[in-house]
Amino acid sequence: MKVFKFGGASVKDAAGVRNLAKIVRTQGQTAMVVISAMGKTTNALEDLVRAYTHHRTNEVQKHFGLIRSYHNSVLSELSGDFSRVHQTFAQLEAYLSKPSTAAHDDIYDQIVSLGEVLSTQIVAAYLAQTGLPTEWLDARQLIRTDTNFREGQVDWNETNRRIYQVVTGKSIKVTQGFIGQTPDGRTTTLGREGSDYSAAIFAYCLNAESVTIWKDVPGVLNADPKWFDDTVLLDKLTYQDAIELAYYGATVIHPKTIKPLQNKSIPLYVRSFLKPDAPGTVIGNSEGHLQTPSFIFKIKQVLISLHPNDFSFIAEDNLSRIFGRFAQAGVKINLMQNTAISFSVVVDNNPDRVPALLAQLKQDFRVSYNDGLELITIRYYNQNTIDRVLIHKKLLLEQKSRYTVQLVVKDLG
Ligand SMILES: Nc1ncnc2c1ncn2[C@@H]1O[C@H](COP(=O)(O)OP(=O)(O)O)[C@@H](O)[C@H]1O
Ligand SMILES: N[C@@H](CC(=O)OP(=O)(O)O)C(=O)O
Repeated sequence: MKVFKFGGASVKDAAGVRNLAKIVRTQGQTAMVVISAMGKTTNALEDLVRAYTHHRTNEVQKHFGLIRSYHNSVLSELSGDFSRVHQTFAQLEAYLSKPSTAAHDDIYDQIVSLGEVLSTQIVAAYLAQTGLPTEWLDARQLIRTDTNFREGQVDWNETNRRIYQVVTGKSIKVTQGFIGQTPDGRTTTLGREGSDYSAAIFAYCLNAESVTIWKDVPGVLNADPKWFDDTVLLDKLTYQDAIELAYYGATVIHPKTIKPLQNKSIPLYVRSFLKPDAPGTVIGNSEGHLQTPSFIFKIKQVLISLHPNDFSFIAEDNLSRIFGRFAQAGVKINLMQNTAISFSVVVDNNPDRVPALLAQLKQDFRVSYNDGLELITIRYYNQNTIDRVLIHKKLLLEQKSRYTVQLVVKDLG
């Protein structure tokens, strides 16, 4: 069986849904099709969660109305039996009409997960209407996670058992990316942009022949075309290179996607849903490493430097306290560096998490920070590539390993 994954951009409107159906009909008649929420629905659902948890009734109605009318406008251009979609909206409306005593992240997952439920209900109904034998599967019944809401950790044994039992037969299976369920039946999400990872989970458990993620780019490029003009398509990548690029922030693939596939030597294709006949990129067990330098840009970075108040060194006890604080605050470290008496980290400047973290750190350390920075990573760098990215930038911190250089810079405008 092949696994196909379609992201939000590919199903943002009725034309996208028709295009998906065409790709499945021509290339994936026995595929498991994993789909994300349509367009920017996950962001819209996050707005809805904010309004609901702040008890702003008018805003709840406004956001709910916008999400429903967006989906209805897609439906109005397609034919099919969309009764399930209407039921999902009715369930969401009922949930929103009552206050909840659950924790914030639990509420978040119950609401935000519905973006994927809706998109798959629409696509499955449409595919069935076009005459393709289609089965809608509920990923919440298949992917078992712990209770770490918003970043559910997969229970591989139980997930494997369920997928193996349920996913059988020759019909096209349509299911959701990004979502799972706790042992006591609460919905969880797997972390933003987690649908690529879902596709890898299904592929691993099904011993799939391949995974194809259909994107709005020709494949994996040596830089994000949103930032770079002269990008080059990387037609072949090793699992190791793909893991490294995704880990450092090449958002074209979710970093958790590669490892399960590598474990079973399942090839991962990254192809364009706009040009479905083009070969794109294949990630697998190929020989040798990349020859082309690759560039990864992260903006809105903050450099935090910590100095112990008690003149102690940055050693095991201080480090374990620091890492504990970061883990507790849910802030991921993009780069770290230490000297004897200071520890510096670079993180995404997330306004929901970083201020609370800084307040915590200030209890034990003198804290200084510098925001509005960029983190540039070059894999397979040379001096020319470094010089090229440093034009009009002030370099604040540099870290080199054999293949990778990371540069923390301030744009000089
Ligand atoms: N190295 C890269 N190669 C190709 N695309 C990249 C790369 N780095 C970042 N991107 C970005 O990834 C985007 C596709 O990923 P994403 O928007 O998350 O897709 P989806 O919503 O389908 O999961 C592209 O539009 C591109 O801007
Ligand atoms: N819809 C979720 C999961 C996801 O992976 O979406 P996409 O495939 O469109 O990046 C999100 O936006 O985070």
